[in-house]
Amino acid sequence: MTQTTSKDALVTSGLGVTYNKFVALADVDLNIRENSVHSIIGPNGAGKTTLFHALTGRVRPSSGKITLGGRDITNLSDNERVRRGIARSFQVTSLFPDLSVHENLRLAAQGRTPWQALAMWRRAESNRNAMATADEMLTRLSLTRVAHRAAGELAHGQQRRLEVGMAMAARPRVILMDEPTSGMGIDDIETMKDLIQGLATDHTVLFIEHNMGIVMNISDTVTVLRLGRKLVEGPPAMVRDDPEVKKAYLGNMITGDIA
Ligand SMILES: Nc1ncnc2c1ncn2[C@@H]1O[C@H](COP(=O)(O)OP(=O)(O)OP(=O)(O)O)[C@@H](O)[C@H]1O
Repeated sequence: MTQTTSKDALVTSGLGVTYNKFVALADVDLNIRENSVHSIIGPNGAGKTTLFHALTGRVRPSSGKITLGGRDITNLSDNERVRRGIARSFQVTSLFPDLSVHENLRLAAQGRTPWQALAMWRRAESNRNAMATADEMLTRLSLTRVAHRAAGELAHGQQRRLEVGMAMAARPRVILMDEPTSGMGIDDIETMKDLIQGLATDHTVLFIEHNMGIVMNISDTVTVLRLGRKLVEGPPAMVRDDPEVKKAYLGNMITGDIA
């Protein structure tokens, strides 16, 4: 069983998920430390996405417990978990493509989806806090130059940063990111890497990533899943050199530099 400490943001103990009779996740104990960058890696089908679904409330665990800041959230709905401080950075679908970057961030800062917030446009206009948050976000996201461009017109890397910003704007305790650098060119990857590292000042970051260079470079802790179970967990250097991990990846992918 996992022991919760006051420095743990998110804890799972004995977490399991089955799809019909198929065991996609089994007996997973995790301690995600407050203000850490924690990555989840593993070969295809290891259960990474399923773990995220269980943490966000999209799928119901078949066993185990999840706590956020020491409070049991296992049976809470996805909306309630968002309210308690779990944010997931969604793919472009969470953006409102016709609104500007600044407007997207402002609406996210009000804790609403763009569609909901549009109904409250007048109030949104007068919400100084949301404006200030959006301004601050633009700098952190390196999006100041495109603040007034429509979100739908942004380049891929810029849109991915905006998605992260949408998650950050509601000031969540924990941010979950699913392959934040997928499909990016090298310059955008560097910017995203800096952004993720910077997030840990105010948030706890949990991310799934296939790019081992990034995982090894910016993670405080790496958890390796295989066949739905935790295989190894520890600091990047330890995980990279672990013989079980090398075997799981057939020696192919663990090549990233350690920061
Ligand atoms: N809705 C579902 N119904 C049945 N089986 C599922 C379902 N979703 C996922 N699975 C199975 O559960 C296992 C874990 O899948 P999951 O998507 O969590 O893995 P993953 O580590 O995210 O993989 P990848 O890196 O390929 O995205 C896989 O064998 C997958 O086929």
